[in-house]
Amino acid sequence: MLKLYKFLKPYAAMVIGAFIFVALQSLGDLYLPTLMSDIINKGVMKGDTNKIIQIGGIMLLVAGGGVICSITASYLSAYISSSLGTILRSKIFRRVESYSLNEFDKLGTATLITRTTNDVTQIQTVTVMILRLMISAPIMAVGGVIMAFRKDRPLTLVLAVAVPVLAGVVALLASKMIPLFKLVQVKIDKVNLVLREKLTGIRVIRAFNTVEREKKRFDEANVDLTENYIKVNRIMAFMMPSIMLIMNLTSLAILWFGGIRISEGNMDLGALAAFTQYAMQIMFSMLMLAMMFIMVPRAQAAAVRINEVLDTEPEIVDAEVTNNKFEGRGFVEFRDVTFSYHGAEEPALKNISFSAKPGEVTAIIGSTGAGKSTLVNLIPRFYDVDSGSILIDGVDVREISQEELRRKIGFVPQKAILFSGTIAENIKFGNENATDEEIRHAAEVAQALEFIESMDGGFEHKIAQGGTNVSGGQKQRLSIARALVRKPEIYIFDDSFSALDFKTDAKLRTALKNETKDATVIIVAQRVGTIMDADRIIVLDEGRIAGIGTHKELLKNCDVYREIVSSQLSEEEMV
Ligand SMILES: Nc1ncnc2c1ncn2[C@@H]1O[C@H](COP(=O)(O)OP(=O)(O)OP(=O)(O)O)[C@@H](O)[C@H]1O
Repeated sequence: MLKLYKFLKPYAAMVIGAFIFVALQSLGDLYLPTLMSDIINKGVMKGDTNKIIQIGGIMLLVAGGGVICSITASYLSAYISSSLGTILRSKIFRRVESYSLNEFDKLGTATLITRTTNDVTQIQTVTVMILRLMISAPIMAVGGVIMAFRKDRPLTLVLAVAVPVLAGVVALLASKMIPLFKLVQVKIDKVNLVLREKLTGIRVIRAFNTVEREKKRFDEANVDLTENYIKVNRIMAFMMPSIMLIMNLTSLAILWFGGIRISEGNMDLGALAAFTQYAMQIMFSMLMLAMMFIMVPRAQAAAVRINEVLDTEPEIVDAEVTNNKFEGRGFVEFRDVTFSYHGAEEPALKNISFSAKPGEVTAIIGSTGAGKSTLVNLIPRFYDVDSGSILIDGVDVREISQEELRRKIGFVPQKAILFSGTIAENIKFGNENATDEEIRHAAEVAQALEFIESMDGGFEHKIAQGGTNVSGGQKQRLSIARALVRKPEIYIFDDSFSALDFKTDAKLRTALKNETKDATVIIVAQRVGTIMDADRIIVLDEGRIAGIGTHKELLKNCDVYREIVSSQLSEEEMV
């Protein structure tokens, strides 16, 4: 957790300020019982009203000062902890943004969400607690003992018994609570995971009538979390009454033995009243310390999880010296590329070599799982190759800065993703400087203009979160428009025409031809019809290249291609 507190450096003055105000408030609180004792001894017992008013006035001033210190300290600690929360959330977000897909695969989205929200809140809560208690609890405990000792030494024997008993009970209960608290985060992760899957997969869940099964899965995670909380609360429920019992017994013992000492003439009434208050202050501050010791390990667990995110170095980073200034129009070349996913036994791609030239369409076809998406994901460096190299205009992609590399690419992913916002904003996502005219033109080429114009508000029509208010084909066309508006050197269409009907597919490809005539176009497709007239077709089979050539060439000399073609086209359509 200390590591995270390093981020508080800019707030050092505020932290010191908070500590000073808390210390002042604690000193004031320690002084109050003594003043009260003076009121009793010097005012009430002697019937001296002036003294009562005089000391009462001082008491009011001390208490008022304490209130001001307390409010200031509260404000400062809330400000510091909220700022820490903001810093942590933004640091996590930045780090996660720099992750390659490998790190996402490894950590998982659900836990990243819990870590950015719940775990940071834990740290925030405990920080307020630490700022308030780290200074005040020891001052109150130690100061309380000194003051009590000064009021009456023999009576402190009562505390010598009560304090260790209280410490023992709290330590015992804390030892049971800490492991349970540490588990909470992991269980919240599980609830988030199930919930996230449930919400994103709601259509499938309904369609397959698995609502009940999913309910059970969610209930299990939920009940598991609830049981954990109940266990913690059961201990808490036991804790408070036992502590109150010890505190009340201590008061009783103090009054009992104090009474005896007063009747023997060894103590005065004021000292007894002050002693009782000091005893309560000591015990209360110990209780606060105990709470801190219980809460800190929970926040510690959260801190470890946050540090794990912050310390995970992205596997894909820019080279120290990047080469961004090179001539060319986006000539893509794969040289003997082999790639495996983490933990996979077999490489997803083996010895892939081919080139995709500007002004040409290079298509990639193959059965499902052949490695088509993997192949195109390597070009923008979503993953890095294990061996071999990928070059753009003769420069290895690992030597180009990621920003520059991706600026050259218009990527249309297999699963079209839209963001909440207007249609225009979604298209502009590809190029924030795009004019209205360019947005419209991109939509027109992507065969999206017609449906956009028929929508309420046209380009200003709002897309719902996750793009749920547009059809699959419409989503695909909008993500194609998003890539077009970028006017990149390299277009990558990863199975981006699959949701389009044949007529729209054909119209789109004709319009695209004109638009992308100078660019390097790489199209991944399942449908032979989509790629038949490509300049070059690469046939992938189980991660290897089974053939490269034009449609006609491959029909002649590539069995795998012939098989794919004959499964989709009739004899006449083949040629
Ligand atoms: N993130 C990942 N982690 C581990 N293995 C993966 C991952 N993504 C894909 N794979 C595996 O890599 C292989 C190639 O997958 P890829 O998605 O490239 O196939 P594809 O040819 O695009 O298939 P499809 O046409 O069905 O989209 C498959 O065996 C798949 O299981």
